[in-house]
Amino acid sequence: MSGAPVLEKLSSNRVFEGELTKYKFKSAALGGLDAQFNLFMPLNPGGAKVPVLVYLAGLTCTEDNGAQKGGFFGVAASQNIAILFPDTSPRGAGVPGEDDDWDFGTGAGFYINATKPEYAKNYNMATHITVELPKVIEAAGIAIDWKRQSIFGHSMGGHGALTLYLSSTTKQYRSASAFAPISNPTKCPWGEKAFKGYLEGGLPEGAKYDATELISKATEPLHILVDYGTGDNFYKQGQILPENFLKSARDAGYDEFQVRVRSQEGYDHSYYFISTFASDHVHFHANFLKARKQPGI
Ligand SMILES: N[C@@H](CCC(=O)N[C@@H](CS)C(=O)NCC(=O)O)C(=O)O
Repeated sequence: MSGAPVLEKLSSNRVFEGELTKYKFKSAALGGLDAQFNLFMPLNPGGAKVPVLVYLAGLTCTEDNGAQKGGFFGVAASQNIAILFPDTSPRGAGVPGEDDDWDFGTGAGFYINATKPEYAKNYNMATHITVELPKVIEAAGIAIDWKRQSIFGHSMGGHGALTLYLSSTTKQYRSASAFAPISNPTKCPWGEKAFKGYLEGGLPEGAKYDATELISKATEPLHILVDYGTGDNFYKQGQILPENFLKSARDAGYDEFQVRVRSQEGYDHSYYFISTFASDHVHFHANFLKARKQPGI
C-alpha cells in the first residue's frame, strides 16, 4: 500500500498524436476535497518517460480552459512532452464568501498556501501543484520523468508559474514562461485582494509570492519568457505590470537571454493571444526539457 489516493478517470480524448485524460482524486493538500486535472500524454511510441510542462490557468478558469483553447497539443506531441493542467482553486471548501467574487476564492486560488485560518485547510494550491500532483500521478504509474519539469501559465497562472519557478529551492522547474502574468501582485488590485484575503500577514507576507520581488533577490541562472499584449485591458488597468518585473530582472543582472519580456502589439488578454504564441512557448521549454541534464547546473 503506497497510501497514494486513487485516480479516477473521468474522460479521455485522442488529440493530435496524443491523449488528453481528465482525472479526479481526493486531495489531501486541498483539505480532502475532490480535485480534478487534465493530463496530455504524447503517444510516445518509444515508451520512455517523457518530460512534463505544467500549465496554470487564470482567474475564473478550471483545468479545461488551457486544454480546450490553448492550442498546445500539436506542438507538445511533436516535441514528445506531456502537459499537466491543474485546476485554479479548491472547489466547495465552504468558506463563507468564497463564491462572492470572480477574482477571489473559488477559481482564484493564486497558487499560494493560505495562512488565514479560514482558508488554510483548503487553499493550498502551491503544495497541490508542486508536491501532490507529481506524487499522485507518479504513484499511478504514468510515464512522466518528474526530473524534467517546466511550468507556464496565463494571468494569475503566469504569476503562479513565475513564482513557483523562482521560489523553488529544489530547482523543481527547468524553465518558466507566462502569457500576461500578474507580475507584481503586491502592487496591483488583484494581488492585493488575494494576499490580504488569504494571508495572515497580508501584503508583507505576499512578497514571497511576488515575481518582481523574488527576481530582485535571485542569483541562479534563469530561463524565463514572458509575452503580453498591448491591447490587453487588464494590462492597461495596471493588473499585469510586466515593466516592473523586467526592470527588477535587469537590475538583478539578468539579460535578455535569461529573462525575455516581449510586448506583442495589439493582442488582448484572451486565449486568441495565448494560442498565437503557444508554439513559441512550448518550443522555448523543449530546449530545456529535452536535455538529459539541467543546463547551467
Ligand atoms: N470574468 C472576468 C474575466 C476573467 C478573465 O478574463 N479571465 C481570464 C483569466 S484572467 C480567462 O482566462 N478567462 C477564461 C477564458 O477566457 O477561457 C470578466 O468578466 O471581466
